Order: sequence, then structure tokens, then C-alpha cells
Amino acid sequence: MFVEAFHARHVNNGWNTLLPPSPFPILRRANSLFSVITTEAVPSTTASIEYIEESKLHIVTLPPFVRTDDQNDGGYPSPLHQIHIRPLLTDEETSELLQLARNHATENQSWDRQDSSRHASYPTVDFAIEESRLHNSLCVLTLRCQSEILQYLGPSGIRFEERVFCALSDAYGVDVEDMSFLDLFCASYEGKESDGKSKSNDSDEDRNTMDRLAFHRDGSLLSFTVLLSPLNEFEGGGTIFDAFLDVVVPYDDAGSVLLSSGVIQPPQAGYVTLHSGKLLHGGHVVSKGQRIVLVGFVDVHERNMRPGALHNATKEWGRNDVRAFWNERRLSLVKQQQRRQQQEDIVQPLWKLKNSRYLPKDTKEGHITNEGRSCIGQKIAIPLNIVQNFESRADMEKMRRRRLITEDKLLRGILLPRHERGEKSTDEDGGEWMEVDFDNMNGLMLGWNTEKVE
Ligand SMILES: O=C(O)CCC(=O)C(=O)O
Ligand SMILES: [Fe+2]
Repeated sequence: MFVEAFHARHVNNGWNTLLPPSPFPILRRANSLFSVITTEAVPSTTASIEYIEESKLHIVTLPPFVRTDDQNDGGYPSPLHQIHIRPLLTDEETSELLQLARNHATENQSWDRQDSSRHASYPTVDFAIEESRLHNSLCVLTLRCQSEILQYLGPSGIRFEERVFCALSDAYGVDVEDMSFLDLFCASYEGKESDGKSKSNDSDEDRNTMDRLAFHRDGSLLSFTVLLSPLNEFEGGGTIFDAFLDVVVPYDDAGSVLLSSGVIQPPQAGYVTLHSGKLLHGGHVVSKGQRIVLVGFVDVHERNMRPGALHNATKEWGRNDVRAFWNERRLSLVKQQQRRQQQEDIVQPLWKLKNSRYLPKDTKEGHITNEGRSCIGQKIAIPLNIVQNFESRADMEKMRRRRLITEDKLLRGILLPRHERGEKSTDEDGGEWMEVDFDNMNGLMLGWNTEKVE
């Protein structure tokens, strides 16, 4: 087992002061990371990567953002703090799937527009693997929808569901039988930068492709992304996580799956990135070429979770995310206003800074004084837009920190340890298909007019 640990960018900002550069071997360094959690300061900008050679598995652990001695939560790191990157498909399977996906997308023009019917808030340029969405099991779906891709993924093909659920089970300790698909789709990200061949003919003009996916949380507790495109076919890309944005990776070029930009980039096509869909994440911008991925949202049976914990967490995250959204919007409006004022040569109104903390410190005299806190001077009025800009930015950073603290805290309490989980109730049919006699369906499907069923 080989362990790397990454040091933070803001080593002197007070969060990391307990983590001086370590003279110890990297394995010991990672251990020290975790032991710091019970002490006073909590590093927020450090991540660790574990590599298990036999299975080519990389485990990237989110940095802790909160110190807690509360024994009621599951502690840090919980399985949900971990992102697993591992091989899932062989080279042949990956290129076969990529070809099938391309054929399907070309026939149906699936990658020429964003699909807001299926992903209302964060539409992706994709097509659903199971268009009918009648049942969670791919096995059953193969019978209903004989698309080539489905057949290839199904039990007579590469047994995709079984493989990805086993990988998720290893990573998060949830039984395979407790998982079901909420969604499985194939998405395409295309760089806006011309590669010389695309965007050249008329039909390309009408295409509404995407090159990134904004930060969001999925509807599922567990999610995954399988990279289908070879790495040399695009630039940029990868899955970006808010919690990694401040982490500095000293050796980006040494095959690290975590890049300095906060992005997880698998080492090659055919790898899957497994993560909790509740981590704030997005699709990192593809600057050139096309990145094709197979994305899945996986539901987890509630017996694996502390009652109410996911519901509360989702509510809390929702509140934080909406607040952040409005703040970002405010900042962009201020900038817009600023641009307009500049263009129209309007003399800007002067305003007093509400909170001088947001201005750079005055270090002219070698020490920081309250009076000299601002390089402009605390008493001097400065243009309103500049003030608003400073304040907005500061608010956003504060909000982000609060968001990361909540994310970390709530992630700890969602999954129950195995010994605390109840039995799976036996009267649930677990999503299995049953033989149904249409004449006797009235009792089963209240409110349905069976006459309409063909
Ligand atoms: O493209 C990725 O790696 C992430 C995709 C994603 O988060 C989503 O489709 O919900
Ligand atoms: Fe997502």
C-alpha cells in the first residue's frame, strides 16, 4: 500500500498551522493527518490519497473541515468522505461501449442539445441508457428495451450493473441488494476551442453542446462516472469537487488522480470515479476535444442510513447552496453594473466601507495597525461598486467555508455502521417483477384504469 498526502495552498492561514511540512515518510505523514483531527485546529485544505497496487485503486479522502468529538456521528473520515477511482472496464469493453454510445448519439442527435427534461436544474448533453425508466434493474430493462447498449451492458454482455454495484459496495459498505439505479446516462462534454474539424459546417452551428457542468449535488447518495474517451482525445475535464479546490498537489505530472484545480482525473479510460452524489461537485471544463462519460445515480436502501439524517442534510445543503447562488449572482450584477458605468462614463457614487476587514492590510510600517488596515484608509470613502465587490467576495468565501463545514459534518452521520442496520423488511418485493394477471390488477394499482393497459 502506498500513501501520498498533499499539503495545502494556504499553509499559514491558521487552519493548517498544525501541519508543518513533514520530514517523515509519506505513509507516516498521512497517519498524522488523521490524528490532527482530535486536536485544536482543523486543516481544511489537505487531502490524502491512498493507492492499492493490486487493484489499482486510488482512494482520495476529503479534508476535514470541522473538529468534533461528538460520538453520535460516524466520525471522520466516513466512507462518504472518500472518492474511489479504479479500473472498471477493460480496454476492449471501453472502446466497444464508446463506439455504441457514439452510434446511438449520432442516430438520435443526443449530444447536440442539453436535456432539461431529465435533469431540470443541471441539464447535461446526454442520453439515458434506460429511456423507459420503468424499472430499476437493467436485467429487466434488457427485455423491454433491446437497444444495443443495454444488451451490451446487461447480463448477456459485460454485466455492468453487477460490476459497478460491487465496486460501490466495496467502497461504501452498502450491500449490492440495497442499491438500485435512479439514473444511468451517457454524457458528452465538448471543448469550445476549435480543434480544426468541428464547428466548421452549418449543422454544427445549431448544436447546443456543453463544455462543463456547474457545481451541484446529485439526487442520489451514491454516484459514479465512467470515463469512456481516451485521455488523449480531450483537454481538461474530470470531476471537480468543491472540497478539493484549495488543495495543492505538488506533483500533478506524476500520475496523481487529484489535480491542483480540485479535479479528479482518472489515469485512463475505463476507470470509474465513485463518490457520494451529495458532495458538491461538477464536470470540469473541457477546453478541447470531446469527453464522453457514463454517469450513474444510485439509490441506497434506507436501512443503511440513520433515520432522517439524509433528509436533514439535504435540506441544510440546499439552504447553503441557494445562499451561495444568490451571492454569486449579486457579485455578477455588481460587476455588470460596474462595466456599464465604465462604458457610459458615469461618475460612481462614493460609499463608506461597512467592514474594513475585507480590505488588504497595511504593512507599510512593518506591522498591522487597525487604523492602517486599509491601503485606502478606513475613513476615506471609496466607490460603491468596489466596496460591494470586496464585501461580496468576502461573503462568498465565508459561505463556502460554512458550506464545506456542513458538508463534512453531515456526511459523517448519514451511513449507519453495519451492526446498527436493521434487517431488510421481507414484505418488500425489492423491485422484482411479479406475474400479474391484468384481470386482477385493480387491487394492485389503485386509481389506474386497467382498460387502458395493453
Ligand atoms: O462529468 C462528471 O465527471 C460529473 C458528472 C456529474 O456530476 C453529473 O452528471 O451529475
Ligand atoms: Fe453530478
